[in-house]
Amino acid sequence: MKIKKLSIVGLPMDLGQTRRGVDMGPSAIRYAGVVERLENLNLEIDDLGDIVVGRPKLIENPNSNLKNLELVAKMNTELAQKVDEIVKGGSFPLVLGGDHSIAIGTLAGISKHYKNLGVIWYDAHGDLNTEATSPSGNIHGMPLAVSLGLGHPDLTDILDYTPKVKPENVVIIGARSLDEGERELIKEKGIRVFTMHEIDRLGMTRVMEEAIDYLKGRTDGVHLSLDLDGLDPNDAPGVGTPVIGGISYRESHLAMEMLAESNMITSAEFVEVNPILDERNKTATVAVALMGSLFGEKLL
Ligand SMILES: NC(=[NH2+])NCCC[C@H](N)C(=O)O
Ligand SMILES: [Mn+2]
Ligand SMILES: [Mn+2]
Repeated sequence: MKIKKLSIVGLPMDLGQTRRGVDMGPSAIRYAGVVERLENLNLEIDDLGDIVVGRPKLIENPNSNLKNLELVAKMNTELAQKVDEIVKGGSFPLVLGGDHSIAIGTLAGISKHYKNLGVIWYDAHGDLNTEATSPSGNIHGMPLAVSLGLGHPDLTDILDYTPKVKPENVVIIGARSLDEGERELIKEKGIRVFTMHEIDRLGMTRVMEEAIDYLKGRTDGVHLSLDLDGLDPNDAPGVGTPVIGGISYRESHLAMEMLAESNMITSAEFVEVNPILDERNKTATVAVALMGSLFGEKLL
């Protein structure tokens, strides 16, 4: 798809995990100049601003291992409706997080417009936990499982359909921290994963060629869900769950450039930017630079 019009929406929500601050991600990304950067690429940019997030209940449901379930489900429903409208209006949705639990809403809003939506999950983690396997109860560790139809119905059934994504249409890139239940799920469902091992061994060029090739034949649209913790914490320190040994800034640019050349990306989100944990807005600046490459920026 040749992208002409792009609509930006932020979901400033930090309730899918326990480190405060990632709710300021959309502001930090705007401050790092996202609109100006993308306008320079001759794209028509419509910044719709942020969805307003309510206050969580002070007392949690003691019978549930899901933190802030009610409000996370509500906010994701609002995001899904917004993203659905954007797609209906013929615009490319670019969603700014917020912690990664917001992918639940993004995918709910997008996937109903496709028969076989592909997903590239660029992340140190699999985010494939359910309440049964989660070591933390943090919903940001669950959005990919939820989108596959696994998890609490308040999350899986947003916009009244499930699953949003088929396991064979998912590619995970950059994984280096997986919980036991996630490993089992990956094997059981045959999810395509390029761990750091494959990136080191084959190089990012080959990994992206294979990922693009794999999705090209089987999907009619591809969503990029980019968790900044997929990058190495040296390059992206402002994230709540950093894992050393990650994808470099340069490899990430290459990956974005190859996705731009493929013309296959139909929606995107950038999540987990936490300005409180960041160094002089470095991580938001990296996110904006990667968006530049994803949307076709070239040096010459
Ligand atoms: N989107 C993220 N950063 N996810 C981190 C998840 C960490 C861990 N696997 C958990 O489920 O709690
Ligand atoms: Mn992650
Ligand atoms: Mn994630």
